[in-house]
Amino acid sequence: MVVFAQALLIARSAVPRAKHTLRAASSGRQLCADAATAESLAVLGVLPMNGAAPYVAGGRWRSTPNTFAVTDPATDDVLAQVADCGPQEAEAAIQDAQNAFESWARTPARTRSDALRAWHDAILAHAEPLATVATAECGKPLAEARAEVAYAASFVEWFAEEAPRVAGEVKSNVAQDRRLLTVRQPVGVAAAITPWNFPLAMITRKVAPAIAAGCPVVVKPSEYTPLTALALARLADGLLPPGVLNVIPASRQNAQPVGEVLCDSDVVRALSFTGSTAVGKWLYSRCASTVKKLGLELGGNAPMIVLKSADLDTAVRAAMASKYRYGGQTCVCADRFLVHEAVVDAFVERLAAEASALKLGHGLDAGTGIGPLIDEAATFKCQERVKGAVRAGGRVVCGGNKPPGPGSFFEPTVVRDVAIDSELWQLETFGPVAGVAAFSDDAEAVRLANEGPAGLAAYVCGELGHAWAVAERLDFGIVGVNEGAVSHAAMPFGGTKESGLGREGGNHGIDEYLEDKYLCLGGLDM
Ligand SMILES: NC(=O)c1ccc[n+]([C@@H]2O[C@H](COP(=O)([O-])OP(=O)(O)OC[C@H]3O[C@@H](n4cnc5c(N)ncnc54)[C@H](O)[C@@H]3O)[C@@H](O)[C@H]2O)c1
Ligand SMILES: O=CCCC(=O)O
Repeated sequence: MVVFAQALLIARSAVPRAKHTLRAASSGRQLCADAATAESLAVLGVLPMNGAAPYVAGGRWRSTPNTFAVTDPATDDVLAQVADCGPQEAEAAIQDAQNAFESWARTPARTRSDALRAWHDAILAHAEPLATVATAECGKPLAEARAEVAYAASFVEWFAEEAPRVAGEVKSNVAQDRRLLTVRQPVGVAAAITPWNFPLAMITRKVAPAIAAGCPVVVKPSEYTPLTALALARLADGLLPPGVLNVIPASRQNAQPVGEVLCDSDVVRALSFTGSTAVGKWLYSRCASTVKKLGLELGGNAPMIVLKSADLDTAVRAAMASKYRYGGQTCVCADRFLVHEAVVDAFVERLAAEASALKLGHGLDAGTGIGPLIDEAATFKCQERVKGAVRAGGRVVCGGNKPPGPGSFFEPTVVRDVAIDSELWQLETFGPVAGVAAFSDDAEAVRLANEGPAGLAAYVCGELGHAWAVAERLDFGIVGVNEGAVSHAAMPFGGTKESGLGREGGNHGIDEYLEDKYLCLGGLDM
């Protein structure tokens, strides 16, 4: 640990942030993190083992012969080399989790709750380094990363509180000579496959309810954000028994082989996935052979309807909060803006003014409103979607381009008069591009909003009674009414149609990790 921290301090360059470099012993590649990131990695104990960050299984931190690189999407610098877990490590981690299962399942709920509460406190006590590492890996502005730490911790707190409240039911008088009741028991080992866009919260939203329910977990984090995942696990060191939380980072090449092991294992009884719809569908079919419980949180393509009765200050605030959070790289971000023809000009003008005022930059730089997208492919996708929309008659009101220089940046963009059959309208863009189309009556807006396979989030802005009536007709799992920031640990998160299966958070988030066992007590002499 100390060696790495010292090595990071050897070389510095003044611009743009002080860079600390070292050569990874495992690969010989030069690693380069800015000072704040290097210090945060050191504070969090996510330090190289033989020059690469380790993985954790069975309570032991281990290295692998193979490693993969994690880059800063704003600078393209390699931040670290990380253990690249394959099928063998996945099998072993499942076994470690299984070894922990019996004891953790029998541990009193209050003890599980206390352990989660201690983890929650440790996360908050390390909020700043966690936020810094998350920003370095995924590029979101530091203020958003700080908010994500609080959001991630809120799931741990919520499920610490839920653990002792798990209760079965008793039917006391439905049969003469019998009593009927249920107990709720942990399903067994759980697996979680998580994305890069919320590298903390997408892990805690799965892991906290699993651990609360009594299920040890194997987490396969995104290849873009393994350091944040490992930091979370480090903070749980000593708080959870060995094998209860296992984190196996893997490169993109190993994602599918590891996924196959997790799906095919009959020890893994629940699999929870957040990510793209394409991968979700593949996991759904792959899990058929073991008929395990499956939670899928998949892609969105959220509509925002701005009614004629909308207050435009409220609507623009909601649009900014939803569309441009993390540069549009959230599954619930508004993509398709349906705006009443009477207010569309004013709405577009104000939205474009606010969007173009957002400063592009490194997430760790003060004043940054939008960081980089996750990679070059993401910027290319945005560029192609904008070009396609323009070919079909759309007009770019602001942005529309990748700025010159390093990093996968894309300008905050508003395109109006977007054709309904364009890709910008039909497909989730996952970038800072707002597509706007006008409508003339509410029924048409509802029909267009409900079209297509996505059913995660939708938004409606308007006078409350008016907006409510529209909200009830929207076929989505989550609807924001005059509000663009909808996520909360206390409420169920999930989608209809191809946006997924099941709900995370809220009163039912723990259900994914529990089985209801019916016990029939016979032979009563009543
Ligand atoms: N509904 C939600 O709650 C939610 C939240 C965040 C992101 N998302 C969606 O996720 C997508 C973006 O995230 P992403 O690019 O990380 O998605 P992705 O599907 O490419 O990757 C998600 C995770 O799956 C892993 N993976 C990829 N291929 C796999 C395979 N064949 N087998 C097993 N694992 C595999 C990746 O390594 C990563 O850990 C968007 O579509 C977004 O809407 C949804
Ligand atoms: O990107 C998806 C998750 C977003 C959220 O939980 O607010």
